[in-house]
Amino acid sequence: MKFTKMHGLGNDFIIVYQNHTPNLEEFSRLAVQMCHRHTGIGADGLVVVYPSENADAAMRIFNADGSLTEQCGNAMRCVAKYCYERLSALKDEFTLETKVGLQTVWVDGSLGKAEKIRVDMGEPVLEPSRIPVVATGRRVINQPVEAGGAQFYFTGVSMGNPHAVIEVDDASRFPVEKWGPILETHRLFPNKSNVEFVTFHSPSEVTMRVWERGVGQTMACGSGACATLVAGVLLGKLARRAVIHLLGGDLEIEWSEADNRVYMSGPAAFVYDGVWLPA
Ligand SMILES: N[C@@H](CCC[C@H](N)C(=O)O)C(=O)O
Repeated sequence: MKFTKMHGLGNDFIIVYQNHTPNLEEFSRLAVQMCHRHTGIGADGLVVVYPSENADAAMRIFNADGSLTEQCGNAMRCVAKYCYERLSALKDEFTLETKVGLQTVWVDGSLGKAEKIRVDMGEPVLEPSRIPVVATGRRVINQPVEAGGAQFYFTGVSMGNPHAVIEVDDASRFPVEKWGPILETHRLFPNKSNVEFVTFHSPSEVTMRVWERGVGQTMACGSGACATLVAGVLLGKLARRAVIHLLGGDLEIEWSEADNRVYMSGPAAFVYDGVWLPA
């Protein structure tokens, strides 16, 4: 099986192209094997790209633990670059069919290379039952959560996938590996949660580290950056457009007042092509 290794700000993926609809159970098993950092290729996720009847291409994303996720911003940018440069799409605007519906991407390219990719990440979902978060009320803003003998305050946002955004004193030094797994699987999050630890610097700048559901700590999370911007606006700490500093680099995120949709802009990169030999 041919594959391509790509990354979006260090959030790395194995991309496989199939000319037919994939068997999701088979890809879930493959994700565990291929993403393993010691006995496989090593990646945060496996992405299968295939033809779509309603869009320029379809894609499904599996976390390294084999779970199928609804949304992945960094994988969207990688697939956009892959389609633009490898599937001869070479259009500067096209649509991708994902688990959460059709998403539009715009490619800023030169000499046939996609340099910057903007993705319509959709409207944020804030109702607790739709994130999902166990909570009463219309929204979950700065709600307490007790975990491992400590108390945190989180804002719940779904970007298609669930996020809990927690403000901390210094995200760059925060022990993500300690608290991430405890919060990911907390009983308040029935589908588990991605957890973002953030420090706001100004209305247009924030540092974010992330513990991803089904993966662990990663160098970047596109949907997490979108959730952080939305949480920052709801908390009165961010303007509707900000730069999110991640371990792997920066993303520009905008929550449009005009259409309530969140737009993410950033890079994607090829690493290498290979062939997977099944055991
Ligand atoms: N890295 C991603 C999100 C991947 C999915 C996530 N782990 C989940 O299970 O929801 C991104 O860039 O958005």
